[in-house]
Amino acid sequence: MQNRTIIDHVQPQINQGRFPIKRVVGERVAVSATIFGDSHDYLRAVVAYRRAGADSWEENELTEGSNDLWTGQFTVTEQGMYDYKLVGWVDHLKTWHKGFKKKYADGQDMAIELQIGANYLSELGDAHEGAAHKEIMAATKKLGGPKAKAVAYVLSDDFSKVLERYPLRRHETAYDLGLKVKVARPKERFSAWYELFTRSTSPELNRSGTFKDVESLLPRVQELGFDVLYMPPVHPVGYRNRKGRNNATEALAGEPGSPWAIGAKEGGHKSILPELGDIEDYKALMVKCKDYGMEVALDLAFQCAPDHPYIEAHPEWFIWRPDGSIMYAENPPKKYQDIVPINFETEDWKALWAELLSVTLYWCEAGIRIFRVDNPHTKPYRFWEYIIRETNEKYPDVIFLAEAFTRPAIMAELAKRGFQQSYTYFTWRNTAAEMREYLEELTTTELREYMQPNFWPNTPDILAYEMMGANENQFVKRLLLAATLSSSYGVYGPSYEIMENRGNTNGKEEYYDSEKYVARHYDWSYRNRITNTYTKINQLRRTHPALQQTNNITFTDTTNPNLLSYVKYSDDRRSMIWCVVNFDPHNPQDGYCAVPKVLLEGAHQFQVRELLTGASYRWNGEANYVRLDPGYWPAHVFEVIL
Ligand SMILES: O=P(O)(O)O[C@H]1O[C@H](CO)[C@@H](O[C@H]2O[C@H](CO)[C@@H](O)[C@H](O)[C@H]2O)[C@H](O)[C@H]1O
Repeated sequence: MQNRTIIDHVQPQINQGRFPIKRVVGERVAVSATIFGDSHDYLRAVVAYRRAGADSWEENELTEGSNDLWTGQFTVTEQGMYDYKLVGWVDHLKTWHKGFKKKYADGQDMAIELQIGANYLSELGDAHEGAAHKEIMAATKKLGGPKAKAVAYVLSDDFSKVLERYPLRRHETAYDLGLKVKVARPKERFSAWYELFTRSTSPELNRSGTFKDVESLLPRVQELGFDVLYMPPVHPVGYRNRKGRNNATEALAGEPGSPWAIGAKEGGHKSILPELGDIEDYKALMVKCKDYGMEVALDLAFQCAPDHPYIEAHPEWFIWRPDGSIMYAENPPKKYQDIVPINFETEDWKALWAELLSVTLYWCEAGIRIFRVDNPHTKPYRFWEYIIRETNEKYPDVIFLAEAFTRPAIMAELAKRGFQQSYTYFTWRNTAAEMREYLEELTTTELREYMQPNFWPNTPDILAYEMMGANENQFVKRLLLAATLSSSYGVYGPSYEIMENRGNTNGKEEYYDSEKYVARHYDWSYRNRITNTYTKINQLRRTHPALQQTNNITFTDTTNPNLLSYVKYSDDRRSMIWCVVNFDPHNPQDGYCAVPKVLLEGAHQFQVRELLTGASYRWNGEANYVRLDPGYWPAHVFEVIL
């Protein structure tokens, strides 16, 4: 083998290319590698990329930095799969050119050097056709002309440009592991979710809310600025072992049960709970949502109430105990007596997988393009890989959000296997230092390539200790943090905006009298500081590309540990948003925030415009003073104007 270039430590790649990295249309893939040769010869390298299956590759040259670190990038412009690889070689022509200049400076006779160069050039010319061939051959000819003229030409910028444009590529080394980028629609990266229970949307007391009632709330949700409407499962709820108020293991007559207890005589995962409406109403809601710039997310909970039709039709898909009873589900220490888990180790797994795939396809056919997946970490990874791959094959726009609050490795694996969005530990990062550390983990490690976070200050399952008894400032603060730190975020809205902060009496991080077991009656005309903040921050997110992505974020030091300072920026850096958040919800805090000099290109002065209040300030290039009164705004959201 005559190739003499080593390409190592190629980034990004996930498990040697076993899994694709993720991007959305229009984003950049920055690549890096350690590239070196076995001599002083001149190396060149490119990143080559193409739409998967395309015949030809496009290439962008890599740039050499210090210690043999080479970097480059390419932009993905279409949805679907891309391939990429790195290619490097010794460029003898450039090596010769470098030597030529040194020898000339040394006063050596250049006649033989001109001949060597002409030989390389004619080899190069043979490798090209058309205009390129003509241009190279013209250059070759000039090297054979009068010596003084030829030397001057070789030393000219024009000649250097020819060498840059047409590298002499011999004995290439390709780092080609079948690396892939899965490119999705922008929504995958940038979304604002609003969660509500359908049955709680009725304007009348003592009547279950319906899809039609939800429709009448769409102008409100639109005004609040959200673009994904997520409703917990909409399927028939089991009667057997139905849960009652406050997670009681027996429901009282008339209690609606937990919507996650799917399946009853009215049907299973492909049916609609009749109290909410029918499939046509659901489809109509999806269409109406579109008119309001929103999409409906369906809750995909692969588990069954004990009276789900699957149990009678496919007893082999479930786990039976020695006494003949069916095993109920758990996510220790939580007990879900009203549901039974599916046995993914069943002999009949192929039929089971096919049936469950038919569930996602059924809803896609009905119009769903976003699934929030309940408890994915209690099902096999391979199963999810199959479901997501097969669904995306037919419906490339479909997004799956993994609701897995579990150990980091498991959450990461689910994202690798294909989940496009993931719930995170945001809810439990309480101090400025903890938040910075967590964001740096998400955005500067390999996770940035495949795990797309979705930050939730609350969910119907989670009232974090931090939020128990929390004041209004704390609600505004967590909302602003979620909406500015992560490009995708969500709220269990109706509860958040009434600032529900009463914890369960069992000492767990749960709501007292949770809406999971009862229907509620909300005053949907309600507006307050929280709803105003939704509207404001969602509008800023829509107008500032810096907030439409998560990974481009730089934290800057502050002189006060209660203050968190971070700058977010778009790939082209034309949009730059600098946030400072006061983590103390009770007292004003002040301090200095350091300037991220590299990002601001060493500017000595620049302007920041406060987007929540409209105030403008002239800032210096070192560190700037801020004071945040949480009762006014617990955060600054500055637009940086350079
Ligand atoms: O286990 P997780 O914390 O990930 O929670 C998710 O899955 C739960 C099971 O589906 C779900 O729990 C709710 O539904 C259960 C089944 O009806 C019921 O027994 C639980 O009491 C109820 O909380 C949870 O909401 C979901 O987020």
